[in-house]
Amino acid sequence: MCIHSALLKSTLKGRALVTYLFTNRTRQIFLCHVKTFSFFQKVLLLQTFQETHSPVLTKSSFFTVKKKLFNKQEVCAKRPETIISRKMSEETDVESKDSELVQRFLDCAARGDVENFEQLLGAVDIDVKSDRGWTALMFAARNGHTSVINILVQKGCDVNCLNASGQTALEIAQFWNHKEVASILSQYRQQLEYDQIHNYYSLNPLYRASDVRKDAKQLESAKNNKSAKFIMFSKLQPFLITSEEKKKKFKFAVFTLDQLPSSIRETSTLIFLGLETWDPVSSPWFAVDLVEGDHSFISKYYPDGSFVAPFPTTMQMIQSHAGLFAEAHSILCWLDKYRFCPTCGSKQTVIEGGYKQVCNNSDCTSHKGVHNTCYPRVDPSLIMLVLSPSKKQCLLGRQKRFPPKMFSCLAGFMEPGESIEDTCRREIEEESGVKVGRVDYHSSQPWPFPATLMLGCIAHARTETITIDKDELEEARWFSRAEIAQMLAGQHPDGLFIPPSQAIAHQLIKSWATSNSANL
Ligand SMILES: NC(=O)C1=CN([C@@H]2O[C@H](COP(=O)(O)OP(=O)(O)OC[C@H]3O[C@@H](n4cnc5c(N)ncnc54)[C@H](O)[C@@H]3O)[C@@H](O)[C@H]2O)C=CC1
Ligand SMILES: [Mg+2]
Ligand SMILES: [Mg+2]
Ligand SMILES: [Mg+2]
Ligand SMILES: [Zn+2]
Repeated sequence: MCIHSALLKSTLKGRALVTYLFTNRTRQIFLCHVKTFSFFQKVLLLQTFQETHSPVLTKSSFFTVKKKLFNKQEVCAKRPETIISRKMSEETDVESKDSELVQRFLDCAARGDVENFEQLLGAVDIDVKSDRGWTALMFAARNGHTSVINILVQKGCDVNCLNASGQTALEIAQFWNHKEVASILSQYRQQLEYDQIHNYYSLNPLYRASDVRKDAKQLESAKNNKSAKFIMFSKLQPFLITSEEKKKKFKFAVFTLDQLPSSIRETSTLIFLGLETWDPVSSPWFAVDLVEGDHSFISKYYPDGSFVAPFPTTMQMIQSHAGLFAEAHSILCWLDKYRFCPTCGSKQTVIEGGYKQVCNNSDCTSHKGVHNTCYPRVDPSLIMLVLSPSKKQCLLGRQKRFPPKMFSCLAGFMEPGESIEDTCRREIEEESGVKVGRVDYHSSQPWPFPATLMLGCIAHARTETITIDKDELEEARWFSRAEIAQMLAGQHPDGLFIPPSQAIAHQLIKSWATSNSANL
């Protein structure tokens, strides 16, 4: 229900009321402890919400709205004291009405009373819980009411909620043998998993099958599997062709076993990328690190392809192949940079399809215990969209190496012994002087240049004053939501812009700019 229609609806009813407003996405109740609003007063309230870009008020921001309402009323020569009377007795009144509504809502779900249930849907939080932590979804699942279940999942209820005994609605349906409900809930959970944010470079279609690469025999037979697929690299550059389906995109030229000369298989390092399905006999994929020599077989099959500098060309690949590139390129960069044992400096041997290197010196201490030097590196780093204390602005900065006029999120590498939150707060303060409180995780992105893992967060600033670290940033400033909208649309008056959609920075900025600030 949008704010406008909620207000209008309550106005038409024309009675003393406690107005509840909802956002579509979070279903958070919000509210105003306000009685007897005239239409005029409601319009003022609506304007206030629009100004704050937030249809959801917390208790603390309620007082800000209250203040604004009083001010506006004064201008309009109304009696402010009649507008809001928020006495303790009223609050208790509101609370008891709330719990009565919740009780009716959960009862309707348990009884499968669709008609009354639908009427109450807008009036309470869809995921509201009983004393034992049961949601409407759980009650409906307990009694096998598929119609209530369908309504709830379509309205975006939380299917992963746990009750006080640690059960989900799906487990309850399975326990009571309501097969149809269980089937809807399990499909919906899969759908939700699929709907998670997948940033570019993160969609790798293969099953990594670590058991295959750890077993020398299985690995050897995978290399000789007739359905094996091979993609080519030379000096860390991928061999790409243009995609027939998506003309402006690139993809790997994929070679079959019979197209690959046996000499290449003997002399080159083959990185085992994974299997096409969980089935151990399904097609294995390999990245071939070509050594200097005769590569004429490549142009024989793909005369239009070429070896390309990875950045920025791989930003324009079909998504599934971008995932393959991320895996292969990070491993190849590691093998390229770690040719000698980091512990004793001896030569190393590549095993496990490129996923491990062992020192050739049998006396080396790296043979005892667990040594992370034997395995490929992944360097976690934080990238964060910092929101101003009012949540109306976000902080973006420019590194000197950025293209002119591009602004992006602040970012920084994690240091040993730090948590995600620690890194986030430290990097922001180091680079911009802004102090951060709460940190929320958003999504992640492998950044295979060479092996960074970007952990995307939304950071909530406690201060606004910016003092930039000139070594790291050229400029940093707060941007309003309106300015971000212009940048996203490529219509900023000064030509400022943000990174393209393939960068997680873009997704962080866009998710704030296009969502309700109250959800953040
Ligand atoms: N997608 C995007 O919009 C953006 C992505 N980034 C990426 O975020 C990552 C971290 O951001 P920065 O601001 O560069 O980090 P940063 O703020 O920590 O500063 C970079 C410095 O960190 C040090 N450092 C510590 N550990 C390092 C490691 N494992 N590898 C390389 N340098 C290390 C180096 O001295 C380097 O000069 C980089 O991979 C960068 O490419 C950065 C900004 C925007
Ligand atoms: Mg830094
Ligand atoms: Mg930085
Ligand atoms: Mg740093
Ligand atoms: Zn060694």
